[in-house]
Amino acid sequence: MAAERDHLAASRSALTRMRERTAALDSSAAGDWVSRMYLESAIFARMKALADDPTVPLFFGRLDYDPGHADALGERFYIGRRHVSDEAGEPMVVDWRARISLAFYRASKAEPMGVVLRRRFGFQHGEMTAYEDEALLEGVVEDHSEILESEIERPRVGPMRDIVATIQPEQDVIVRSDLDQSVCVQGAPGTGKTAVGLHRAAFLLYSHRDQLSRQGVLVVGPNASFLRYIGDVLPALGEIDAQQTTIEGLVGATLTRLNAKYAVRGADEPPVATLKGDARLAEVLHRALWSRVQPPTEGLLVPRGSRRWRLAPYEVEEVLAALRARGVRYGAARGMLAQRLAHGILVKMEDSGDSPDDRVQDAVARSREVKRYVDQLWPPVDPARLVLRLLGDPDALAAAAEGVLTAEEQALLLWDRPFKAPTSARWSLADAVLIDEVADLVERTPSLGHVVADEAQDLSPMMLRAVGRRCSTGSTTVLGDLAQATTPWASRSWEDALRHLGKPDAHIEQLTKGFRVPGEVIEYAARLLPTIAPGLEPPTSVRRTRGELEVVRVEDDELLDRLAALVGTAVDRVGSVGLITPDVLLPRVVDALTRAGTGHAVLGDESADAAPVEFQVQLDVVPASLAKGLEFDHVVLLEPAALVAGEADHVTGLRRLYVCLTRAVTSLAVLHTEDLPPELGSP
Ligand SMILES: Nc1ncnc2c1ncn2[C@@H]1O[C@H](COP(=O)(O)OP(=O)(O)OP(=O)(O)O)[C@@H](O)[C@H]1O
Repeated sequence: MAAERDHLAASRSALTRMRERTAALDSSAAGDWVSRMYLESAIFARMKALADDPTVPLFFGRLDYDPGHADALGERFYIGRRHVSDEAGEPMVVDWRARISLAFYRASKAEPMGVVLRRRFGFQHGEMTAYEDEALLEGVVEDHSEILESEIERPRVGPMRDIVATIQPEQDVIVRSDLDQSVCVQGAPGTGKTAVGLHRAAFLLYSHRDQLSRQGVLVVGPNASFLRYIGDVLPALGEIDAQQTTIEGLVGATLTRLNAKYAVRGADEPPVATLKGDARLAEVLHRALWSRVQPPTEGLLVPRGSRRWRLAPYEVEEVLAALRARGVRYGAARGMLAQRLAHGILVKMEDSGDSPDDRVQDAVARSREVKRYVDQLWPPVDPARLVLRLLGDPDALAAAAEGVLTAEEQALLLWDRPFKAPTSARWSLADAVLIDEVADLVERTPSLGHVVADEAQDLSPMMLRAVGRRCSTGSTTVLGDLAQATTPWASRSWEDALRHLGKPDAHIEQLTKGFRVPGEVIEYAARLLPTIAPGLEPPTSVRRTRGELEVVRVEDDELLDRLAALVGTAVDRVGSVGLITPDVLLPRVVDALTRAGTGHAVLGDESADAAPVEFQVQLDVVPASLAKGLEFDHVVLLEPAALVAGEADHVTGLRRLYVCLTRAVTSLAVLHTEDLPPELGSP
């Protein structure tokens, strides 16, 4: 232990020296201003990457390789969150993502991967307190690791943490799958899907640093509170370049790019939103856009000097057909049309004995006549205006939707009162997704290198297409649980979802070991599975504790007092507390807590969400609609019946209930006055 502590201290000093060396770099050595700025920002980024957080141990594992091992002859490696080398450049700690670290996660009795010894270190408050050894070549592999167990059992406080020290083999396979592979992970609550997705992003950023820092990596999550909850994981792993956003953020940015005044301000009724999310809308939009290209009614006439040159309608028709056949975007083809027409005129000139050069073609292409003609035949399109017209004009919609949508469906899509301009329209999220689709038909959406889509079961086919566009030439990690689908437009199968994403060949992996929810609680929640997701396997728990489950029925007039009492007991314990309430009851709950003087933050309330960690209170009041993806040591869940009734239909209500029942790490108390949904059975 003393030797290992020494190595830890020496690694820490080595890291300090690495930082000092970086700080001493002199940017004035750069030849010009641009190089100096570039160098300064590189030094700044490197300093940030070398920052040392004394509460986070520099390494958590050690591998001793067999003297006969080809890659690492008898070498010893310490595995940590980042690479540290001594002054001679010898590694003191290797990054967990390096190839040589693979065996730490994967080596087994059956396949020791040349590892003689695997050692795991235990830490408390940054101090090394324990280690565990496995002698793999001798076939000594521990079934049970105290260090892993204490990591899994630790109380959850504050935002989500990384799991680099304890990534499990089946998770590691997903984390380290190659950049060109798209992967879809189906897993029950708490099986580590989010953790795995974030670690995969970190792994890819490490192994394809150049490519991905150019192309970008994006994480799409369900809402802003969730993004704040997971927001520290990648930076803690040294990755600050990945963007994190929601689907609203993604398509909202498209709206703003088109016009700063376009914004999502409205909402649709569920049946309307569901229809707007249907993949058939893609066909309707495609038709609506391309119907804007008009066949010429008259030819093109271009005066030049004393002569006038003419392209006949049939000749223009040929140019249009050739452009359509090229399969390029609407906007790109429009850009080419002027040149093609000018070329046609040029050929005419040549035929009549002239010898015009390229400059003449350019001049013709830029002439007023050609511009006006192009605008008529192939008009510029504002994607928002096009959608405005479809949703406001029955004839326009009928023309584009004929044979694709029924008359009833078309009627459902139309606004009751059409908006006059896209700036004043009350666009809904689903509308913004449609506009995003058209924007891509007009001009290709740039693809990022990799996109992680979390809680992807909740995305509509059109939303999946929007995400898919962002990784059309890259790859994706799709994470979700069909049993936790709570939107009316949610996916029913991963095959369908992947098709809409444009990644039909993605691997579908399943995670089944639950790291969050203890046995007693997960079994209670799993009673809902036969109704909400009949095909899915029931989740299991690897937690040592069975957990605590309490279901309490009270009279109406006692509800708030009992609630205050339950919450009071929970906040006296170690760990975070989440009070999950049906959205409709939120004001009453907040009021009761305020009157009782119980400190709390309300999730979804911007100011509370934004509070720095040290000011965050232990108790979060969570509207059921925002509970997805979060976890708390102690959960108090209020009035399941109202929670179920708050959703569009009973099954969706039960799925929401399933989400809320599976947030607890230690204890779950269910408090109700109304009958529980019969699917839960008796306590
Ligand atoms: N290998 C692991 N070692 C330690 N903790 C883990 C491991 N895998 C997951 N966890 C922990 O389990 C908890 C649940 O993980 P996560 O939130 O990623 O699950 P999820 O599958 O996304 O859940 P949900 O479906 O409810 O969103 C987290 O606290 C996470 O840190």
